[in-house]
Amino acid sequence: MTYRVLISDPLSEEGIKPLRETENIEIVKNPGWDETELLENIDQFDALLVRSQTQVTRPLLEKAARLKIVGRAGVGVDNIDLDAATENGIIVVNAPNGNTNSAAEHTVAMIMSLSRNIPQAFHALKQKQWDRKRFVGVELKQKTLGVVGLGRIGAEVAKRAKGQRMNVIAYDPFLTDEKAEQMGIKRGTLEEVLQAGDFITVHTPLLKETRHLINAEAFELMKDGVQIVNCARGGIIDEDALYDAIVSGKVAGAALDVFEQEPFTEHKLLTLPEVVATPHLGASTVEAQEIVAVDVSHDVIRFLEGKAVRHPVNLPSIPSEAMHQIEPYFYLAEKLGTFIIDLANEVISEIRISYSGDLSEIESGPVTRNAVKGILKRYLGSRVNDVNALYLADRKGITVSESKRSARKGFTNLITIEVIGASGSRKVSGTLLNGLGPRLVRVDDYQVDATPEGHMVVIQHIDQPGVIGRMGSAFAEHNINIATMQVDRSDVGGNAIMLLTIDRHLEDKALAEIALLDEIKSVTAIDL
Ligand SMILES: NC(=O)c1ccc[n+]([C@@H]2O[C@H](COP(=O)([O-])OP(=O)(O)OC[C@H]3O[C@@H](n4cnc5c(N)ncnc54)[C@H](O)[C@@H]3O)[C@@H](O)[C@H]2O)c1
Ligand SMILES: O=C(O)CC[C@@H](O)C(=O)O
Repeated sequence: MTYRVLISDPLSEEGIKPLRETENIEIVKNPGWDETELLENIDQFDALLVRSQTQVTRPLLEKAARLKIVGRAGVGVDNIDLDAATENGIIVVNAPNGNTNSAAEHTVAMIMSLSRNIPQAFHALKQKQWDRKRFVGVELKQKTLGVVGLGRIGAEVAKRAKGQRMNVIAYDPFLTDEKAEQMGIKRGTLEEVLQAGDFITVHTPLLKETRHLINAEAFELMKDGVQIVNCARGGIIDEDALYDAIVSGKVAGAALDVFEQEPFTEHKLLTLPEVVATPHLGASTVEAQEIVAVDVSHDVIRFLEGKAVRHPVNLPSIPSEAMHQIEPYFYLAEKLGTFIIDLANEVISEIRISYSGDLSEIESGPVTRNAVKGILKRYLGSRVNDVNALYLADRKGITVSESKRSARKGFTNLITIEVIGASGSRKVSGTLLNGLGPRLVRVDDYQVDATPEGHMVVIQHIDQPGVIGRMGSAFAEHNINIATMQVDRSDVGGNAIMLLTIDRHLEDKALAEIALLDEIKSVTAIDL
């Protein structure tokens, strides 16, 4: 199969080489489509690669019937509707590390532009004004840098500020005293950082909680003459409040690389001489663009090859070692899910998944998602995958729970899926046997041993002489070959089960005739 990949923002050509060198991938790069054309064409693509310009909206994602993955060549994903991606079973990956250094260096450049009035002085010189008094600056040494958000970039900026012999105080909900001490910086509350900073730089994501984090009240807390830098996301700083703070003299200078609305060319902030601005250049270096493009290209390739991705955004990120441990269970879990929903053959309200043995000690989330995918695809078809399985179950009012217990005896690893419907509970268990692969080992309370694949038939019957013989003859009359048969009973003469694998699908007519045989209680055909 050829996968079609749309690249709708400028990505490094060197960086997308892994895609170019992958045989079954066809690339459409920067076709220059506007929003309408993108909407018209998106359903032709399996993968979409963007930076920060393309808005990956809900309407676009809902139109993208073929899209499986969105790759963000960078950190911020605020231009992607993550909920819509998840609901439509589209995984989003990003490249969180590739442009950290570039963004940190750009931030430092912006701090120094402010401290020495470099852009303004250059602009004046270009106007043939040799003016050395107007552009007297300040040293960074011994000044305090307030950092709001000490993640990858914030930490790199803090390190560089220390190199300039600045004092650094940072606020980050996840910053510990130990980490602050280790970095030689001070940990403070947001208020303390805003009060202490001679320069304040923000490095948080743009979230509901961080939108307008730096607002008029925040400016009130700051020192007179403070200088502000935003190389993170427009919107973290309230631009109108910043304008007022500069005009009032509270803020002596502001250096902005990102803006609430981009492109940003008309805002009144640009009319102020105290403002330095760049058009979202923090990641715009040859090196950063190559790294992020390579990283996101590799993740797209991994995903299209059915492998785990390294940087999922709308799925929990699992370390590759742990993923290596659990991937072999995905197939088993999905097959058990499909088996049990066909066996139950009714609307269900609850899915209970239990893990025992080795499985009780590993990250089971992705396995659960594959089991739920196996169940739901009977209702919803191929639009269900492990990205949207839990969302779709929730939307159908089906609760999903997990339990774990170490197994002192029996199977070294066992997955049991129980579904609850109006007529009660049905359950199935499976395991992975070394060298033998997935095995179905329990149906309800009966012990069996079969490979969960192909055309299977579950027959509930009364444990009586002749039932099995009649069953065999009935299948023979319909020219259906029985490949494997497992039998178990609750007790002598009591309830019993046959689990068959047959060579072709059991048509309804044959099923109905077999179900009428003496001692037969139910016949269920399950095609895996
Ligand atoms: N200008 C650019 O071109 C450019 C380039 C790269 C990244 N960015 C942006 O920079 C920002 C930071 O990127 P990063 O890679 O460092 O991300 P990161 O996830 O490594 O760090 C973000 C930090 O913000 C912290 N945080 C979250 N909410 C907070 C709050 N209310 N107050 C204080 N801290 C809070 C988090 O705990 C985390 O440590 C992102 O918005 C990213 O999109 C911009
Ligand atoms: O792609 C870019 O140029 C910007 C990326 C940057 O804002 C990010 O969040 O990684």
